[in-house]
Amino acid sequence: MEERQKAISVIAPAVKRPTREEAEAAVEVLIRWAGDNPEREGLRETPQRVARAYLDIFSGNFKSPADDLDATFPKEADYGEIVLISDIQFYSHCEHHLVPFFGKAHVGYIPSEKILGLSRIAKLVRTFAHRLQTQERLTAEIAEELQKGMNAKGVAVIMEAEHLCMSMRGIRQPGTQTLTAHFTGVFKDEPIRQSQFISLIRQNEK
Ligand SMILES: Nc1nc2c(ncn2[C@@H]2O[C@H](COP(=O)(O)OP(=O)(O)OP(=O)(O)O)[C@@H](O)[C@H]2O)c(=O)[nH]1
Ligand SMILES: [Zn+2]
Repeated sequence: MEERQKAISVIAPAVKRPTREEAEAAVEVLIRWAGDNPEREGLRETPQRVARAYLDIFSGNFKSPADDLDATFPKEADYGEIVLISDIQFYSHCEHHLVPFFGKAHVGYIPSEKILGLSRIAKLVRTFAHRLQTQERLTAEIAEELQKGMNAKGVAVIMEAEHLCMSMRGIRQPGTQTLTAHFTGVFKDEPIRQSQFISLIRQNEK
């Protein structure tokens, strides 16, 4: 099922969207560029499929990340420590080659006046991941949005991913992991907080 979405891109509202037919024609050109025949049986419906798949893969372009933070609750009594969601699987696409990079996100925050529905953190990761990205920007955007939306005391995000543009082409170095981190608030100001975050992730890995 095709995901319902707004017609206007959140990140590029001024850019005219092509029609679906134009998008399908572009896929057909790429098939020919790859040296194959778009008329052959197996490829005949591929342009339509790819145009449809793009609506899902890049659905984050049509979503406001702030909307993902819509389930909040008053903070429980004295809870003042970190809330960590580790091992959030994500799939994104590198903006240089339009091929996937994928891996795990570890997201922690220290609440101030309210706490966030846990699923909403994974939702936020998905919204930003389902855009053309660099891993660095993806990491920073998740952290900054969570910081802003929750007015958190601090946010810590670490992402580890394999980039297929490095594995299957170019340098052809499969299995490398790229690690990125972004810290705000107390995680930025107090190195001890960063260490706590990292040791909690390690503990979870055991
Ligand atoms: N910093 C950063 N670089 C990335 C990311 N994804 C891919 N790249 C790199 O972007 C660079 C693009 O380099 P270019 O020389 O413009 O393109 P290219 O000739 O295809 O380079 P190669 O990938 O090395 O074959 C490469 O070094 C990629 O590894 C990312 O998320 N962050
Ligand atoms: Zn790439």
